[in-house]
Amino acid sequence: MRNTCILPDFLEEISEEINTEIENLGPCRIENPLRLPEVCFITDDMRVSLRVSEGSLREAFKKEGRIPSAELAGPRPYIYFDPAKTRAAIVTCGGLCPGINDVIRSIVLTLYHSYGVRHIYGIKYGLQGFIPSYGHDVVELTPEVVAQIHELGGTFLGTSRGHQPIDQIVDALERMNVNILFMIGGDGTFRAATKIKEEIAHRGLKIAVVGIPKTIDNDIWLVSRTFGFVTAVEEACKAIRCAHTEAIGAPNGIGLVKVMGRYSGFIAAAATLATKEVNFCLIPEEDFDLEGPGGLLAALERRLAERKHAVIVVAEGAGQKYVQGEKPEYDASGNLKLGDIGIFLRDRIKEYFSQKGIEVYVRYIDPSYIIRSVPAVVDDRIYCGFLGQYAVHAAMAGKTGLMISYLNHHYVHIPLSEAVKKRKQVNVHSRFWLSVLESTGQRRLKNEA
Ligand SMILES: Nc1ncnc2c1ncn2[C@@H]1O[C@H](COP(=O)(O)OP(=O)(O)OP(=O)(O)O)[C@@H](O)[C@H]1O
Ligand SMILES: O=P(O)(O)OC[C@H]1O[C@](O)(CO)[C@@H](O)[C@@H]1O
Ligand SMILES: [Mg+2]
Repeated sequence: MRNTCILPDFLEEISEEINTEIENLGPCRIENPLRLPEVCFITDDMRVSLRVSEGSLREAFKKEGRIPSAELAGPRPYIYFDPAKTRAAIVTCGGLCPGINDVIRSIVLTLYHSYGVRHIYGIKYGLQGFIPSYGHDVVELTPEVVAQIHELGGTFLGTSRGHQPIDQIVDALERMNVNILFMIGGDGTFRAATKIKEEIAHRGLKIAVVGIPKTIDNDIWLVSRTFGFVTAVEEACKAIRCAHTEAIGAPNGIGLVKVMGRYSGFIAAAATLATKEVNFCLIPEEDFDLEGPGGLLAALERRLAERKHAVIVVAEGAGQKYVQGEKPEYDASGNLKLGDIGIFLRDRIKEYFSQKGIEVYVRYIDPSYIIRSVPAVVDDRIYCGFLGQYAVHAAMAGKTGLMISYLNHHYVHIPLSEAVKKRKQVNVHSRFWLSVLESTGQRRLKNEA
């Protein structure tokens, strides 16, 4: 366990071996049209260490004979694509996330104004937009078209879930003469992107595929924090504050809030730290018992006896052992459909206290899509602007199969193939999670503990 504060850098020390080699479509021979002093350009030998602590750096050096590092993102002095002939496309996939429009806008403005690219296509409704049978139009993106989109939540281009034939996607790229594809999405999008990149290589085409990591769950491996996460936490905090108000407004009031977070409880944990009103925070990464002296219900009863009110925050992926159906069901993208832990807890809590003859007032709030459909807050807006700019710099330099990541306090290039190898989750032995436990006062909710 490291004794450092990891907010807002949610990625613990990386101990895995990571291939950080970025593929280039070819040598860069065109002078970058950005009029920058030489020192502002980045070269591929400028790298950021993947290890942060001295011990870990030493250990890596001993094991691998070098310090693992990633390419620094930023404008290269020479570029691969001729801006006058370049055609770029942007697609957004998966669930909504605050800030998607800011990223789209930033990509369009950087392509157009910084590089002079005049053909930018917006692909409608995720991967569906590439498939002719869906009949979705392609949108021409210009600075005028995207001028105000950052004021809106959601995605200006629309999104979708569900696999689409990779060969048809690449056919569409060929038909449109696209040279650069920007894919804004999460782990699923990056799996699709990796396959698209492979099909492009198989056909011998020179098309760059650049990913921008998007998910409110903040669960993308090798990214310290994803855009939209802070906004989602802000919104979750509003629901938690309301739950607290309701809880203190009645004797034995219980405010119960469910927030998104399929496999990673970062939103629940961060909102708990931010609001200071939460007594029990339940996340997918930490198993909990409900019944028995060490379980949630007994702990809740003790809390009510002491303080007459309680607030519980539960991430949607927590406690799935209580709510999973016999036969697993999946969404169109192959993501497991979760059982509803919020409703289950609400009903079981009511039943438990009613059986004991204790009157309680349970107020259940599920802010659901509200936390992800709002426009981005300031911090995310600034972040999204950088992500869009760095994505364009990487693509114009002919780099492919990478995502732009904010990692160890720098923007870097990470191969998509590495990013999809793992999911980032809350480390329950980290200072971050222990701080959540300290701030709620909850003990590990296990009978054997
Ligand atoms: N292994 C895969 N091969 C090809 N396409 C995939 C694969 N996994 C996911 N996709 C496609 O990528 C798109 C986005 O995937 P998904 O719906 O899982 O969202 P995501 O990118 O993970 O974002 P979110 O954070 O919202 O989950 C979907 O159209 C999905 O069908
Ligand atoms: O209902 P939808 O739009 O498929 O997405 C819901 C999921 O998307 C996310 O927002 C991001 O993966 C999860 O937190 C949530 O479970
Ligand atoms: Mg996903």
